[in-house]
Amino acid sequence: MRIAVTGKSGQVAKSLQRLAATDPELEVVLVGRPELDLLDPDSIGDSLRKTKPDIIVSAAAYTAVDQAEDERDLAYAINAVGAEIVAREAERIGVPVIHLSTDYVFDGSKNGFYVEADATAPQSVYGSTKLEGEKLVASSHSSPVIIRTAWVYSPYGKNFVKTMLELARTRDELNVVCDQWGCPTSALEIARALYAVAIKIRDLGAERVTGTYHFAGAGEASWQSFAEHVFQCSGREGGPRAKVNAIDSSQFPTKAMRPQNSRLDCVKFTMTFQYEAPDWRQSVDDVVREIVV
Ligand SMILES: NC(=O)C1=CN([C@@H]2O[C@H](COP(=O)(O)OP(=O)(O)OC[C@H]3O[C@@H](n4cnc5c(N)ncnc54)[C@H](OP(=O)(O)O)[C@@H]3O)[C@@H](O)[C@H]2O)C=CC1
Ligand SMILES: Cc1cn([C@H]2C[C@H](O)[C@@H](COP(=O)(O)OP(=O)(O)O[C@H]3O[C@@H](C)C(=O)[C@@H](O)[C@H]3O)O2)c(=O)[nH]c1=O
Ligand SMILES: [Mg+2]
Repeated sequence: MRIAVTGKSGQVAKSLQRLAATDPELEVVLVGRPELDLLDPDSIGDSLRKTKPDIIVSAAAYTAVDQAEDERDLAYAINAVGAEIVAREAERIGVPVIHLSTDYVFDGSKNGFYVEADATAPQSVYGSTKLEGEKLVASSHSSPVIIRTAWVYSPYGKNFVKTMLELARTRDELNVVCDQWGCPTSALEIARALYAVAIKIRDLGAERVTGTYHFAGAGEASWQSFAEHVFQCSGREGGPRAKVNAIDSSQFPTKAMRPQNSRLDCVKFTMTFQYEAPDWRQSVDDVVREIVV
């Protein structure tokens, strides 16, 4: 099976490429800039058609959450319009599309894990452009699969785990917010999950599984408990560690508002695709070990 993935250096793109290297049945082609630029509609159709994929994973996005507050138009052009064109081109060439979205589509006011049918109300520009992307993808493809994930980290790209380890190289103590709750998710797990979806689509047809799903690491964490676990593991492996001080988000002002609770209920995904992520701590251990050794 050949999967075309949008974006080249992205965490999910890199993780899918790595998965393909371990599986002779799976070929992953990363399609990104300059051949595919989400800001250049012509480049999208041309490059995807040339790749002749069995399935397209739409993973490229504008992901700088705070910066997006100052670059609304750019974020919208990439996350909404760019995503729409990828889905429309997939439809035109008759190929299924799996589109990635985010927990930041929710406002965080629910007392519990969010299910797919819960009302969305993004609090940030990033979240609202991703939500627009979901809607445009759903209206430009006949049977898209939209997967919301959360708090993604990996050995690749920029992410919270790498930021924490980097800061701990020069600081003994870090202040990290303890009043925002979510589900840390390894991009390596997302890659496995996407492959499970692709196989199900191949076997049953996309029409049978089209819809929106949540997929994330099992359990729940605050950014503070996430950071603490990162340092526990890093310390064990001889990597950098820091003392983590719990603070409220009011003590850590950021441009963008983040949900207080964006824990995702992943039961629908597990039931449909027979795949489930392990407890988030287990996946963090694997990634931290890889980063620090
Ligand atoms: N990171 C996270 O915590 C979360 C991410 N998601 C979603 O999951 C998906 C994958 O995220 P992740 O792998 O972390 O993303 P990254 O931030 O690691 O990578 C973003 C990718 O998007 C590409 N990209 C950005 N702008 C353009 C453009 N104009 N044209 C073409 N490609 C572009 C980048 O390209 P280039 O390689 O050229 O730099 C890069 O490959 C995204 O849809 C994101 O919204 C959902 C929840 C959490
Ligand atoms: C660096 C740092 C951050 N924080 C806080 C700020 C914020 O509330 C939280 C996380 O900050 P970050 O900027 O690393 O993470 P953020 O960019 O908000 O991560 C999000 O990215 C997008 C793409 C998504 O889709 C989301 O699921 C989510 O993963 O940690 C601290 O409290 N102390 C610190 O030293
Ligand atoms: Mg960030």
